[in-house]
Amino acid sequence: MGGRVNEDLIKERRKCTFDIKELTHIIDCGEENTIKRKQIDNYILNIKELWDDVPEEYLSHKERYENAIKKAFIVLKVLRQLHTGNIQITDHRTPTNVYSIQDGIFRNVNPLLIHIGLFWSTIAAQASTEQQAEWLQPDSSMIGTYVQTELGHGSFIRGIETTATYDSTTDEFILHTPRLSAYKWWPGGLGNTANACLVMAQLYINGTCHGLHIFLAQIRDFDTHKPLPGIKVGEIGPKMGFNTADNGFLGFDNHRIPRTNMLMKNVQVLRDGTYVKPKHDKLTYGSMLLTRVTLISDLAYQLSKAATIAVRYSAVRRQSPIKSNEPERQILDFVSQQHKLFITIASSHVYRVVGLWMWNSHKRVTADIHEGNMGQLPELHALACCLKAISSRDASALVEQCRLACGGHGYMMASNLPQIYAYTTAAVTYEGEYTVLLLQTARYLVKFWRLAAEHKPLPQNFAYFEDYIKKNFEQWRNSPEGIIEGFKAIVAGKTKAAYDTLQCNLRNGREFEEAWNMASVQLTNASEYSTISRNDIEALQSRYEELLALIRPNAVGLVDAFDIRDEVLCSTLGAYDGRVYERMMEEASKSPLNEDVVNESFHKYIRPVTMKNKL
Ligand SMILES: CCC/C=C/C(=O)SCCNC(=O)CCNC(=O)[C@H](O)C(C)(C)COP(=O)([O-])OP(=O)([O-])OC[C@H]1O[C@@H](n2cnc3c(N)ncnc32)[C@H](O)[C@@H]1OP(=O)([O-])[O-]
Ligand SMILES: Cc1cc2nc3c(=O)[nH]c(=O)nc-3n(C[C@H](O)[C@H](O)[C@H](O)COP(=O)(O)OP(=O)(O)OC[C@H]3O[C@@H](n4cnc5c(N)ncnc54)[C@H](O)[C@@H]3O)c2cc1C
Repeated sequence: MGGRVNEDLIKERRKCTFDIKELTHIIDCGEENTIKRKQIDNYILNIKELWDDVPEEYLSHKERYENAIKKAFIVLKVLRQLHTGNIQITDHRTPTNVYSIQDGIFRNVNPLLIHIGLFWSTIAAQASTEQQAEWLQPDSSMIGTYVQTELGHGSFIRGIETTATYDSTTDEFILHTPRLSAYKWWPGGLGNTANACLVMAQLYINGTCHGLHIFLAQIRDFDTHKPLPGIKVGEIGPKMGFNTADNGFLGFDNHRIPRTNMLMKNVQVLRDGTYVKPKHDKLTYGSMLLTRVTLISDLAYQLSKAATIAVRYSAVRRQSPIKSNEPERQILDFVSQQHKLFITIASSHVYRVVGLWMWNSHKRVTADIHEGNMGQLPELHALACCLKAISSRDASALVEQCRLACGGHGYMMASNLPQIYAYTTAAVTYEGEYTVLLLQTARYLVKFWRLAAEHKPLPQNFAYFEDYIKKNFEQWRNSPEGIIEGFKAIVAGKTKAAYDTLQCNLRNGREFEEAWNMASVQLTNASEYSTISRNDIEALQSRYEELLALIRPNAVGLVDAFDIRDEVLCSTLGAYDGRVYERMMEEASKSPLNEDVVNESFHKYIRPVTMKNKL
């Protein structure tokens, strides 16, 4: 859509006091990455078949999937070309963000998300060198997914019921779904798209269960795409979001696969049925760990999209004067509005930085594991659980806050805020549910608190537990360092309270697991344990309000620096030119209900009632 940029946005951009491009380069981890990202965006924007004329909300469930799958395979081809052609891609951020243009192509999700993101990465991380040589072929016919969750079990994966029983007479595993609750349920791309999958199943050899292992299983014929004998597969139906992802169900009826289809980098089953244990029994959970790490950056990106839409809209939208004799003000001038939006900008930066840090930590720890050193894995797991849980919860709450900050217009699908919310809130549940992951981190903290309580040596990162016990915490200071000290005190105090409750429950004769469950609210809830006083809180509050005023002139510049193209934002409210009302009217004109001046339902249903006595 052509036309002039909104006057208010022009003024906002003039007010900006910093170099927007410089911040964009910082966000991209260097100017060369910004250039590369734009090259990829431009290349993909020129592929006409990837861009819809009709908003996908007007398509049926089936049409939406078919449209998405058409685009997914064009994208897959492009990604392959980009990897082998002139435009080289590096992992300077996380892989999800390098391809952020995909958010514009799909608006919903790429049905090959799990194929690209989880299927290949799990094979790369958990298959032996020989298996990788066989399976990781660029021209592979496999379209895969990651099949773990069952109808009956998602969080408690040790409860998974699908079995893989070794048959040494034929050198095969027999995959079986013993009952309805054991049906696989949820995996993305499983419903219609995938012809192969990585299945998490309980391994049985000679009647002994060795726990969860991952197996590669073909489920559809590569040529006809029909389900193989012994496979019952389908799609699970509409959801709050993710409706282009054809999440599916899957049951096995004694389906046989070769022994060599178990992922055997860390663990092996030999021809005679000998089981060779892994160096750490949670290495099988590695894909979940990696995805939790990458999600943090992805959620930061979703936050930057929501903030861009809501801030630009708030600069354009005028509603109510502040003083009665003045003209109506930009809603961005209301301090309460600034409070809603600036925290979203800040959170996006926080999770971007933390996500990058976690990505690098993951690389380092994985390299150590490769060398046989598992020492850093528990800490990485505890951090990934906590950060995945809070980043997803914060992101979905803040995206919703941005949507509400756009008033009624934020409720329109054309604002794209409902879709961003549906996408982010799913992340609170998938890849480890919020509470369940926080309890994993709590388990780690309580372990170190026990050492502190028993006056045993602690690693340096937990020295603050000892400080708390010895009441060594400094007086509160209203500075970043002071705030960090305050958080340490809160973690220590909270862990102590949970630990004390746990001990009390144990003294009262409870089993450990029962005592843990009874303490679980304390284990996940925060309290104030620091030395902060009422005066400190007042000082922090006024500093916060000063900062809102300082940020106000730079608000539009800050979101412009995220450098998210209109084609990715897909929002009538958030486009760069701020022509909100024109775009809203144009989108409304696409509604099929505007095709006829008089809809045929009038003649069929309305007129016979309203004109009954007059006919
Ligand atoms: C786009 C959408 C894509 C979505 C895809 C999906 O959703 S896919 C589906 C995603 N599904 C999910 O995400 C399901 C979520 N559920 C789970 O991940 C697991 O059931 C669990 C981790 C909650 C518990 O597992 P459990 O009952 O087997 O274990 P436990 O609690 O008895 O603890 C025993 C010990 O193991 C340790 N340890 C645990 N994990 C790891 C790890 N990764 N690494 C290292 N260590 C780990 C733990 O710290 C503890 O250590 P300690 O204290 O003894 O030294
Ligand atoms: C959009 C989407 C995509 C998905 N994609 C995939 C995929 O590709 N592959 C795949 O295998 N799976 C996938 N999943 C499944 C997902 O991983 C699970 O839904 C998730 O792990 C949560 O498990 P659950 O549904 O069994 O929830 P439940 O565990 O049943 O949780 C229900 C409630 O019980 C509570 N609860 C459970 N256990 C405990 C506990 N020990 N202590 C305290 N509270 C507890 C939870 O906090 C929650 O409040 C997807 C899910 C969604 C929504």
